[in-house]
Amino acid sequence: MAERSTSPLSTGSLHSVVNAHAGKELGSRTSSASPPTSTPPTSLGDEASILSEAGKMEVIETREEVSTPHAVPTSPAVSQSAPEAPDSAPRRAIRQTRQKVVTYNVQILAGTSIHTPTKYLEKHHETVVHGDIQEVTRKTTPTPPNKRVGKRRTKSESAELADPADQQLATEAAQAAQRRTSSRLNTDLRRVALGNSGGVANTLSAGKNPVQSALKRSASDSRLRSSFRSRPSKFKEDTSEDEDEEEEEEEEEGKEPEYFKPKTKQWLKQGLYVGQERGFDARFTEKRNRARREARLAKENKVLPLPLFATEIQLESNPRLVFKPFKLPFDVYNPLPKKVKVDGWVKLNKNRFIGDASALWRREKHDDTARCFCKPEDGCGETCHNRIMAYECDATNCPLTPDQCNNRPFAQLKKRAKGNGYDYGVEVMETEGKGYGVRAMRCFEPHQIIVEYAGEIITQDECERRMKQVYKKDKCYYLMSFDNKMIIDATRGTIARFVNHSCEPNCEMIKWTVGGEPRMALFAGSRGIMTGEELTYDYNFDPFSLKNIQECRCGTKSCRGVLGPKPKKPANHEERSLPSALLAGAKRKLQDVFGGGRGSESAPNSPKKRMIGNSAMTKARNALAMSEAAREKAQREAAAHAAQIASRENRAMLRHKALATSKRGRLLHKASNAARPTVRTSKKTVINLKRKVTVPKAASKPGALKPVKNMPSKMVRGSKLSKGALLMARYRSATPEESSEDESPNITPASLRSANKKASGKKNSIKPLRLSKVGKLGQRTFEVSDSEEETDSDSEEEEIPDSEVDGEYGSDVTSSRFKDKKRGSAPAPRGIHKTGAGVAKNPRGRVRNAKGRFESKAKA
Ligand SMILES: C[S@@+](CC[C@H](N)C(=O)[O-])C[C@H]1O[C@@H](n2cnc3c(N)ncnc32)[C@H](O)[C@@H]1O
Repeated sequence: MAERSTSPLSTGSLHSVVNAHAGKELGSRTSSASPPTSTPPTSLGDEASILSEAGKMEVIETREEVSTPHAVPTSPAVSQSAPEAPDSAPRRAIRQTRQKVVTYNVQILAGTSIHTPTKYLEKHHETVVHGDIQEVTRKTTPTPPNKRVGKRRTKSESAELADPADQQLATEAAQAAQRRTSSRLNTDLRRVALGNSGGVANTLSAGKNPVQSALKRSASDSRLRSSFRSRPSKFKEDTSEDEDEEEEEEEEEGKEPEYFKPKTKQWLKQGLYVGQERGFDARFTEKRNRARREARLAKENKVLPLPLFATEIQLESNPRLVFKPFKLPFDVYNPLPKKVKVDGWVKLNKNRFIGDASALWRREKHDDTARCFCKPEDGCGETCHNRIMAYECDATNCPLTPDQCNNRPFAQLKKRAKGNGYDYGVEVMETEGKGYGVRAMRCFEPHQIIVEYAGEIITQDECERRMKQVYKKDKCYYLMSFDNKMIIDATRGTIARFVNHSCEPNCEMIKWTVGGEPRMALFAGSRGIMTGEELTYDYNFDPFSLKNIQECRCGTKSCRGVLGPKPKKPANHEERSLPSALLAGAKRKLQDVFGGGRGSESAPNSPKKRMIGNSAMTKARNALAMSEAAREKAQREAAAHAAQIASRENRAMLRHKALATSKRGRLLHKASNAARPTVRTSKKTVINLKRKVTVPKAASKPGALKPVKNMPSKMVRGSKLSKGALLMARYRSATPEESSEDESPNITPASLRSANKKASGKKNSIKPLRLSKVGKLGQRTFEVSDSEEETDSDSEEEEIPDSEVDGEYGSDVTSSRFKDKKRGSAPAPRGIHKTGAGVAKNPRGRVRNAKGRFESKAKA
């Protein structure tokens, strides 16, 4: 029977001394495979070494007691079983050497010895020490000079060799060791080994994986360690962490630490919505959102929470669950496709001034320091002077504390970069046709900082040199003009260099001044960003030369086709629509008022200027001013237009009114039952022409107009009515002939005029179009009124002689006038009358009779 002495912490089985014990219990033990309580060899190396040692072993010490996980192998039985070494020094020496051995067969521990690919085992074999146990012991562990194990062994050997029973035992032990090859045995070994390796019960209760713990402790070999590191790419966090770890690794190389430290587990708290704040609502201003956020705790509507927060509320409502927030591990729940690794990308986390750039910056730096005077309740919101000027607040230029101030985006970014991958929030992806791109791994609020565009800051000369010499064969450029005379070359730079162009971008690249230094960063656009979205901004690309022009593959509706500069607004003012010119003017004025406009020192297209133009406050003011100006203008335009139309229509109406007294007119009017005409003058301006006709019921006067009710539609449809005619078709004469006579003398405007002159001195007038408000903005109703009470309200209206518009004249006068009147001057619609005495249709060979009617010459 062979047993190995064990220690709960011992992983150094290589140094296990296998002793034969000739105790009285020996007889009761079988020589078969080791009992379940025995401590097995815990590595292939152990087995191998046992086997290799088996034939040579002369002294075998057998312990009576088998150690338990918590037992320290200092049982009295052991000391009893070694009478040859009464002093405890040799035993202590053995324990110490055991503890120093760290190589372990992790595959067996992990229960994968059977299924482990041979390749791995072979690889692992290289890390396991083989051969003579003593040799190995000597090689791997420096034996303390005062602990002379070899000597002691020799001593015991000489003692044991003399005993044939011991020899027999040794032989049996060797045989037993040879038989230990079954998988069952391995399982047992594993269990015991795990039990020994640090208290399984404790580990489990702490929520740790025992196998992992065992692996951690045993994986001291550098090769094994490196395999661990390279394996789980999901463990990788953000860049800063990676770098820290690299540094740690370097340190480790030097001092060879005992255990491998795995990376910290990352947790995803909110799934796809990570980064969204509960109190945030994109429709509101930042200030209002902040206020809502603060008020949220005090007063919250829990009846219908967003699905996203329903769980949170449930958890909160159950006091037992309050301290158990809902979490998912990052590497279990990663909603995005695999992130890619970019070869040859030299990362820089900060800007680095190259060559003369630094001096140039200092020289060029004007006295452009900004300062804000915000109060805590403002929180450096949209009205903060620093913010408007794209300066980051800090202790030197802002009276608020960091907690109170909301204008420290770069500080916020720095803080976020220390968190896990989701906090950092961006990663490289592969795109279709555009090479690499960057996508969001979390949500970003509108105008929230996303990532800094950092790299090497170079002068223009240096840029030209690099373009000609270094990047002449490149297809991708990472150069960004960011100050008058400086360029950021992010060929070595942050992840922002991979952000692609889009003609309808969701982000903006904006230059800020932070601590007196210029810095560029990508900010979310006004829509905000959702998890998984590709980040883009408008490059406003300057291709330098024609051969550098590239096709744009952004795939948006408004794609410009090439990576080129933004199209300029039409220079010719005449080409621009009036409202757009007006808006541009208003914008310019506001920019002048708030600075950064035409008179500002910054370059015309500098991001700073763009930022000012885009700042929320400016936007709001611009929008307000623009909308007001546009509204006023639209109103003026509409009024003018309407007046014009009304004037035209009024005149036409008056002309036709006269005609309407004719027979044809009456016929036409009978056929007219059309709806009230509506003239659209502009998108938002509707002019309703309405004729108010006052017709005395008792005695309708000749020439007075009244709406026609039963005009057959086919007459209108089938005939070629002019617009004016169509309008006029609604009116018919209210002459007495209407009922009694079918035919009436032709009345022309001229005849009306002259008739009117002779009429009584009564001054009648058909009022021209009257402007009246209808209520809706931009919509006016224009009424044509005949009533005397109504006054002429449109001064622009062309003055119409009273005589023309008089609708109340006597039929006798009219008829008499017509008799004298020259025919053929009425602008009546032609070709619409089948019968009657139309001027144009005056049939040849017909003459008027005394009543003014046509009849054949013969008849006359
Ligand atoms: C700053 S890099 C962006 C990262 C780049 N896609 C990469 O793989 O490294 C700019 C280059 O990306 C490519 N690119 C960016 N946006 C593009 C787009 N909308 N269409 C086509 N190519 C684009 C162009 O080749 C451009 O020169």
